[in-house]
Amino acid sequence: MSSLSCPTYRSRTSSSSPFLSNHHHSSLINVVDPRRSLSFHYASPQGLNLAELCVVRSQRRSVQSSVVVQDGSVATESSSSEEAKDVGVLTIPSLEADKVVAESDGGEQLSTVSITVVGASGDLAKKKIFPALFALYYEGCLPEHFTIFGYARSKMTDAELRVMVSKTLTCRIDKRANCGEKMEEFLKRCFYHSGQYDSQEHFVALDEKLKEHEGGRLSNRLFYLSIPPNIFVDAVKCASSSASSVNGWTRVIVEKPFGRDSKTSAALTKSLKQYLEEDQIFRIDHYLGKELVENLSVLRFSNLIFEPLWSRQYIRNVQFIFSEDFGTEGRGGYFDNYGIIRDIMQNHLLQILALFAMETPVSLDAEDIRNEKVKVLRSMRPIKLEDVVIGQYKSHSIGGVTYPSYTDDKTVPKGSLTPTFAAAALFIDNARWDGVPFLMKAGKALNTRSAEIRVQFRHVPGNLYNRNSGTDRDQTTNELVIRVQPDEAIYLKINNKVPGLGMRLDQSNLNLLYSARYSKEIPDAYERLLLDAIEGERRLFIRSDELDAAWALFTPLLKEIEEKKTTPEFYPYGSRGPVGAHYLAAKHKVQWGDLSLDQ
Ligand SMILES: NC(=O)C1=CN([C@@H]2O[C@H](COP(=O)(O)OP(=O)(O)OC[C@H]3O[C@@H](n4cnc5c(N)ncnc54)[C@H](OP(=O)(O)O)[C@@H]3O)[C@@H](O)[C@H]2O)C=CC1
Ligand SMILES: O=C1O[C@H](COP(=O)(O)O)[C@@H](O)[C@H](O)[C@H]1O
Repeated sequence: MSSLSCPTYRSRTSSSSPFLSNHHHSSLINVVDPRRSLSFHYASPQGLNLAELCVVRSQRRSVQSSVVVQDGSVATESSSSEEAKDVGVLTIPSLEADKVVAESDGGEQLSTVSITVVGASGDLAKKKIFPALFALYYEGCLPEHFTIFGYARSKMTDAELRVMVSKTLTCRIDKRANCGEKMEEFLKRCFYHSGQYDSQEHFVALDEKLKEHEGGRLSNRLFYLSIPPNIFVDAVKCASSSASSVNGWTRVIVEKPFGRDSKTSAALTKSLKQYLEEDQIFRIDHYLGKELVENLSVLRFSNLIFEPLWSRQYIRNVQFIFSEDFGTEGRGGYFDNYGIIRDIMQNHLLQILALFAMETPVSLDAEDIRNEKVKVLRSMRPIKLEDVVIGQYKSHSIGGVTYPSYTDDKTVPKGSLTPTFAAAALFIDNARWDGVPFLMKAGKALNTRSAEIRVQFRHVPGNLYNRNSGTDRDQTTNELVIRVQPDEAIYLKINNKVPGLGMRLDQSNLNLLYSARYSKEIPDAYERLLLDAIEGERRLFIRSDELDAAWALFTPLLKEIEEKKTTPEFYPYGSRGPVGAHYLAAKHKVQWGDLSLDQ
């Protein structure tokens, strides 16, 4: 294991950790002082690597139960946060605590995690899942005993899978030492099994192979469904009936799309729940795993200067903006059935909105946070078609290069009306946010690739400096920008005096640019989310009632757009999108922050 190995697992393998000490035999795992390790983290801000991420996540997890291994058998003991703080017990989420073996001392020898990537031959598996698993391995975040299986219909040997996977692995975290060696070690833990997604027999064969690798240890199994949605249920049925763990936990990560509307989403949930408990289902929204989205709550709830301002009293509007500078390119078949509202707004942007607008949760526990998010979603006003603008990109030539229109994509039906761009005004009808427009904008084939949250504050009443700062009040109001990607940053636009003898005002940025502040690269969202799923941390996954509330909000709108066959406004590939988006913003007395000259 790396010297920077994840404390969560390091606690299970080493007694040299500064934070942990293990009792022999009785094997209660003690955290010497959780608060000390937290302050250690903050005292050393240069690193944001996974190892440190793991320090914090193992400390912040709420305390619900402890696990004791006595003479090889497992027992769970409940403890409150306070008790745990006193005795310093390392904690494991309660829901599945009875299925987890504490891995102190020899405990690690007793358990193993098998990760099966279902749809291993596909785009997402190659692009994101295997590289994320490797990064976790490199950082020492995977348990000592783990096996990775690729599962798909394509015929492949273990060696061929390894070649396929090796082409996608990079040592993305700096130029790290021993990367080649680590890759070889990692690839040796990767295997492949070819099978149909609806064949019990093929999953039984997978189960046998998994057992061979688990070598009689207590087995925990994670299935990542990286397959098209029409085969989710078949695969879950087979995995749960023929390949789930008999003595450890079994969890399934489900990729979006979770249905196309309220009805299909509810049907999917119902089908999944025939084979799995809700706490075994990890619905992934990779935007929740992005560093700056995770930081949203920290920013708000740990800084006194923000929380008091976080309401209709001081905030004029909030904008959630997603843009990509490329079109559907190869994913048109999938995209045409969904469109940008389902692809980006109903999930990624709405999830960020819920995190942004929720009330303070009782604790950082998954259920407490998700309870607050659901409340926000359920307080939202149904979206009206007149508060929405849709667009579709058309062919455009820039510098002698001709870029295709959406319908030039061979996988897109001719004359498709599917929106590749949408802007919408949403409202939360609760005391905190009454009347504040929450604007969303998402588009493909635009002029830039970025994702950001913009908070525009109200004008200063009776502004003393009106005469010194020009007449455009919008130019002088404070704006907080959380740039999720690229070049992660948080900056606050403030007014200051231009130095000199005169009195002229200027707007400047107080800027936390991550690349300048932190030397380590930020982990990919999939790394964080995979690690959470392995650890049973559900905070960043979508609960079924959140999903229902999200669909309830968008389904009537989507139905109306489709029934009325609303024609999208065409915009040139590489442009800033349809002008209709400006009229929509203006209707709500808003200017898009990403379009201002000094953005
Ligand atoms: N790619 C991406 O960037 C993103 C993907 N997702 C979601 O992740 C999941 C996987 O995406 P992605 O990897 O792009 O998907 P792919 O289309 O690449 O499919 C993954 C694998 O599933 C199998 N498969 C494909 N079509 C069928 C079919 N009709 N019937 C049975 N098996 C099929 C293929 O494996 P084989 O033929 O070997 O069985 C394929 O390699 C999807 O749910 C997608 O919506 C979510 C966000 C982003
Ligand atoms: O879920 C999706 O997200 C990607 C954008 O993800 P990012 O992490 O690269 O910003 C988007 O391209 C895709 O259409 C959508 O399905």
